[in-house]
Amino acid sequence: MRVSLPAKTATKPKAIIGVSLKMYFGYQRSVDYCRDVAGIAFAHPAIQSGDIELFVLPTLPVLPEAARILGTAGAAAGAQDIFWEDEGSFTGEVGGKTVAELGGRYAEVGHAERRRIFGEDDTVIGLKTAAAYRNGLTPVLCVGELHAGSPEEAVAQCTAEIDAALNRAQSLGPAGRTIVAYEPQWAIGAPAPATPEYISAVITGLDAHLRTLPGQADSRVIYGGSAGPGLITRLDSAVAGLFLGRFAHDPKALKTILDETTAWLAAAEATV
Ligand SMILES: O=C[C@H](O)COP(=O)(O)O
Repeated sequence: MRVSLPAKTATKPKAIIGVSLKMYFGYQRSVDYCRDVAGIAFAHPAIQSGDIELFVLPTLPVLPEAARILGTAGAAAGAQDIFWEDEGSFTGEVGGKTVAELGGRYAEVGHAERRRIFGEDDTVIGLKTAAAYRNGLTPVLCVGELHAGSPEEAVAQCTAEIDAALNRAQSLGPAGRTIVAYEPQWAIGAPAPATPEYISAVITGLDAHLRTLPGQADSRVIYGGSAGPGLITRLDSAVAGLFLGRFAHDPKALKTILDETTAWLAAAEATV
């Protein structure tokens, strides 16, 4: 049966919901997950209107299939990491050029696990951010403090990480839209996220900083770190959305989050 997608508007998304599957699922389970998510996205008015931008970052071998499945439903896929060069003598690495060829639209860079386990520093993350821009991929630039402290301390740490990545990237070529994923490292893999007050305070600071940077007018900040159903409706409108991990492994939970995001957007519009 041939189906027609509802026409998408050209408006900017009002919220962003991303999911990283990390290395939790194998090939078939990842494909099945993307099929379930595509079914939800296809039927979801806020995805079809373009109000919510939805992407999934599966384990890399799944990317071409994920891009195809999600792309037919108004969502998209991307990579959890890219190398900083596009091609050459770099055994085992995958460049942004290949990710784009495979249908990827996003490249996550600088996740806390890449920083901690693989020793990636601000220089590497800046180079990878540049590689994302160069290949037409939207970088999902992860930043976040190691230990819980005050929101002011978190803002200082994260703005330094944002500046280091973007300054390095912009020294190498034109920048583009960036999705900053604010993920306090202490809240990743935890039983619960940071408090809504803490998240809202830090992201308000990061968003204000992003507004001062050249070429970042369309860039937004989303929250990750044990995020799941019940969180977004408690966040300030400076937060642009969520970067989900374990608590979106059940597609039904993701649908709940999309419904909550729709209600959250409507409530924000009603107060304007
Ligand atoms: O990439 C996603 C984040 O690291 C969050 O993961 P988590 O929600 O499982 O803590």
